[in-house]
Amino acid sequence: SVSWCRKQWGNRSRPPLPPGPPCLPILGSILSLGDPARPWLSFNALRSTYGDIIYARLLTKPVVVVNSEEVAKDLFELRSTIYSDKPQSIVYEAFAMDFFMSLFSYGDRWRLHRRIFHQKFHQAAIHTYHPELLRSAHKMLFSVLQDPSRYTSHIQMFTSSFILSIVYDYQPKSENDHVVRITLRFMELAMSAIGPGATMVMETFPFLLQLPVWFPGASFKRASVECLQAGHDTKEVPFQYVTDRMSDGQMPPCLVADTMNRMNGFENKIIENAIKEAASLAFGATNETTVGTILVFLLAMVLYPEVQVKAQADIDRVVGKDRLPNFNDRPALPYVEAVLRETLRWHPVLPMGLYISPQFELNPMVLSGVPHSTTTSDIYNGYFIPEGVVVIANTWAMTHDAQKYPNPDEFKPERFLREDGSLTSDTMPLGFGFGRRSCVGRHLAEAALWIAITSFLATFSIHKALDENGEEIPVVPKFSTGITVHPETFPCQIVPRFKDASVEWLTQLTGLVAEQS
Ligand code: HEM
Repeated sequence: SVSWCRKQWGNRSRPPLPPGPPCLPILGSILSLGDPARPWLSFNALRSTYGDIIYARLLTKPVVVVNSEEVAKDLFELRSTIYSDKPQSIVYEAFAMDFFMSLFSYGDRWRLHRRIFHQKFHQAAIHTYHPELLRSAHKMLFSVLQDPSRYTSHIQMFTSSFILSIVYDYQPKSENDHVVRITLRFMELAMSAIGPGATMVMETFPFLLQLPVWFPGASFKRASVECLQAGHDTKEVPFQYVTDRMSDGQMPPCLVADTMNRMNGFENKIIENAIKEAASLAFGATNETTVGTILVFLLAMVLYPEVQVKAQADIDRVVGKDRLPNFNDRPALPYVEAVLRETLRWHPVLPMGLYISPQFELNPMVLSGVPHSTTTSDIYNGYFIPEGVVVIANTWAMTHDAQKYPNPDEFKPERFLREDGSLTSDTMPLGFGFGRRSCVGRHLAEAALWIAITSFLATFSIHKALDENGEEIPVVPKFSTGITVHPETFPCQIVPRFKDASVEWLTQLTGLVAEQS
């Protein structure tokens, strides 16, 4: 049985498949995976036995897992014409996810969407968003000051605020804002649609999606109809907000209006549609990843108070206490930069982009968009890589490579600093993927994360919460399982660093007025 799943590619004239764990007829290699809900840890552990490139079968899906940066670069970058495709699933269309560019096949539609993103989010364009990022970060400070216990919602609002503004020139007023609600609702529906087991059932029995909605047991179909409606609203409502203003002769400063003008989107339905879809994905791609990373940062600050103190001392030295940090301070704050890089390394929010539920129900396809697939077969280092096989970069294995990052489980920003305190050349790109499909929002994400964490550190400290006897409540980190992986809410106290911190004080420093929550 060990060789069962290898037979399907078996052919004596071909080189062997990459090595991998034993493989059974139905479960594939899952029994070798330890904790199947965290396959990045399992494949990292298998690295010492099988090496940097592993072949396995997850239930019905053959996968090739890449455990090292070197192999990832060889395949995704140097052989990008073969390794830039994405696996497809019938579930995408049924649940309105067929407009997610991260899931597109490698072809013309992807190229058009990628161009739309790239024009607005390449590195040199990011400074145009600094004012908006700063404003959104300042609004977050007001909210945290007024109601620190709801920090996750405030981070969520920070993210919604800057991305909706950049993409649609739309400013959500509160968490109950209808555009925010529509979008979050769609994402929730889409995520539950692909929850444990569901994807596999639908892929195995596609007729379930053909049943009429009233048919008993047609719950997938009903979920699909609801999700399609939500997906439609997510694309149309904010887009309409921009085009209405444009037909009134205005020119809102945002991605949609700009790109419509530049690409003559009004005259070409294909382009108009691509702009609408790209705009909508921008929110989805920003939201969970950025929120999750800021939560990782907060967790690190609670667990490593000495790092927090050091970063704050750096900010106080450069910025002083009479103003808040802004982007001009960034080059003068290497330690904070190192904290950001270490946050991305320590717990990447997309450690592998693969999720298998503890019941061994597989969500094979991988809606994170991280897994790639091959367009043709290939031979690498003497191994046969089949056509159409899913190829997954195990980011976790790379960011926890003890050779490159000694004691990788420890949060230690110093690993990004030279002895003289200057930054090393390692900018921590690993969490953003490789090659042509790598994250097109990386520079925006880094700017947003930087201003969020710097503003937070300048204004607040985060500590362990105290129990009724004044003893610290220990924080035992727990992480979500799912498409993105982030810390679950933990007990903490967030306190202003300065005694005179008040809404008036923030108003004075930011020029903003607190909004009613
Ligand atoms: C901390 C924040 C973020 C992280 C960790 C992250 C990570 C990733 C990763 C791992 C991929 C897949 C790479 C691959 O397939 O090899 C990806 C793709 C993508 N990301 Fe991000 N991302 C972040 C923020 C953003 C933001 C802010 C945007 C939008 C402005 C964005 C837009 C995209 C898009 C459109 C793709 C698909 C690219 C393609 O298929 O060509 N991401 N991201």
